[in-house]
Amino acid sequence: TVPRSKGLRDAEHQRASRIPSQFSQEERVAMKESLKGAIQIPTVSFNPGEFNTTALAEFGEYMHKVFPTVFRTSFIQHEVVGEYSHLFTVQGSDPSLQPYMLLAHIDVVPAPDQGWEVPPFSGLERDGFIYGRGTLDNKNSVMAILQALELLLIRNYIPRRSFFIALGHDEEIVAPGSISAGVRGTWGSEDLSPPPGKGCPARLHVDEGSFILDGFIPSLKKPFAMVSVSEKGSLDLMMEVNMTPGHSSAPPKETSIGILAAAVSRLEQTPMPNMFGSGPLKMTLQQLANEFSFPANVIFNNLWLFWPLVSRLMERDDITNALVRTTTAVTMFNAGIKVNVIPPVAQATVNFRIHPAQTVQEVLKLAKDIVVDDRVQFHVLEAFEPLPVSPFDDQALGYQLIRQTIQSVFPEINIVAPGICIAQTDSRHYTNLTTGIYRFNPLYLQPQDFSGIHGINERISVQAFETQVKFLFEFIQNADTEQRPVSHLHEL
Ligand SMILES: CCCCCCCC/C=C\CCCCCCCC(=O)N[C@@H](CCSC)C(=O)O
Ligand SMILES: [Zn+2]
Ligand SMILES: [Zn+2]
Repeated sequence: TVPRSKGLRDAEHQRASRIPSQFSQEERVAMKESLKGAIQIPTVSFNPGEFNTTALAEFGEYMHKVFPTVFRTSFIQHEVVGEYSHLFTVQGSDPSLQPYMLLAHIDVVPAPDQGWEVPPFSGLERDGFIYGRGTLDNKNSVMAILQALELLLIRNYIPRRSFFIALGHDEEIVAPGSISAGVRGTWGSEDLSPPPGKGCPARLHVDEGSFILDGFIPSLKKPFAMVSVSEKGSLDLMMEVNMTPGHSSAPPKETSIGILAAAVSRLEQTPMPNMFGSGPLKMTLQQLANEFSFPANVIFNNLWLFWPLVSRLMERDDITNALVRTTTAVTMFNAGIKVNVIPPVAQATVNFRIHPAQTVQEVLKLAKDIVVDDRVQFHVLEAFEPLPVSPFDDQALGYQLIRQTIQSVFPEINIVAPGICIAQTDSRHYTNLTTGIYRFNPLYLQPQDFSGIHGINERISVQAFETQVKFLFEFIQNADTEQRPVSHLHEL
């Protein structure tokens, strides 16, 4: 017989207090309409200090309207942080259990209309999909977290383990992270020892930053869940060339624009070194090895021999290339004042996403060695080192809770693997709060969907959003365990 593992709870306890994640048709319609309403509020953040404050304020009111039970429950404290971020403290019945945090962000990147099949802030539903900026990044999570909590509370749920919901309004800009600053402010200074009643520093975080990945690796036919246990670093580098302005009828051999354009071109044409094998990717692929068809399964089971081939193959695709190296993206170029004036200044901004095997300083030096032109000045606008790898062994509560919830909500997914987030998340502001930082959005993502994130036609299927609510509904209850989860049930 299958030994009855204590698992997260013994069966009796689970049956007595477990609330099934089944929603009425009315609740299902209401949750998708709530998401549409959230998308219609253009909470765009442009640059540091440049937000749509009217929309951010409107969103705060909107949350009160669509989640009334959350806001009137006595054991839930709501605080506005930094004017437009929101921190919910959900007080559990067992203060001995360390709390956890669920992170999401309200702000979205701008979305010019061109290229969109529907207006980017319409929230229109078409062919089973809800379209709009923020449907994947990251209003889906904001609404799914609060929706799951609302549905639990309506069903008289009382958590045992306290938890925090931190909804930031400035994730998409280079900022100190108002919500994390607010959390520090609420809980005390750098040591983050919270005042009485706030519970201990959080035990784990769950944020955006990975998905159930489907179709990202050729010859891997099955989708798999990748839980990002780290994230790449970033370096925003502004390069500048200054020259004496003058009449364009007698130009110098090179203008500031020409000098900078050549420097930028050298950077683009000289990729950073391929670091395959010196980050979490190799571990991800080893866990996936037996899911590949022949001969890929032989290759991935023998990376000691085939790693040069694999590292080259990974470079071919922009997304998998981002896993093996520090990426270089020239994202801004500003220069020139008038067609008949030699341009006094040219500026270009390069966004590097730093591989975990490199540091900010190493990338900066490599960039200077590639540009090799003293006329180009380097200005570091912002930099973050790659984040440490969070634990994902059998004893890592956060990772195992996510894994367990994936297995119950997505029974068709038989691989849950640790990985790295190629982008940045707000979780980088919380590294001194916990080592258990995990990034996972319980959604299927295909390469064409990824192009919608910060791109055009960002969309989420109605079904996927409903399943995301279900995941959080289950996760919050699973987190109530007082025991470490058993990550592997004994097979017959
Ligand atoms: C081995 C398997 C293949 C792995 C494929 C990975 C596919 C991509 C998966 C996840 C990417 C995460 C994207 C969502 C999160 C984006 C968050 C974001 O936009 N952050 C901003 C923060 C700006 S801070 C100034 C960012 O620009 O990174
Ligand atoms: Zn984003
Ligand atoms: Zn995001």
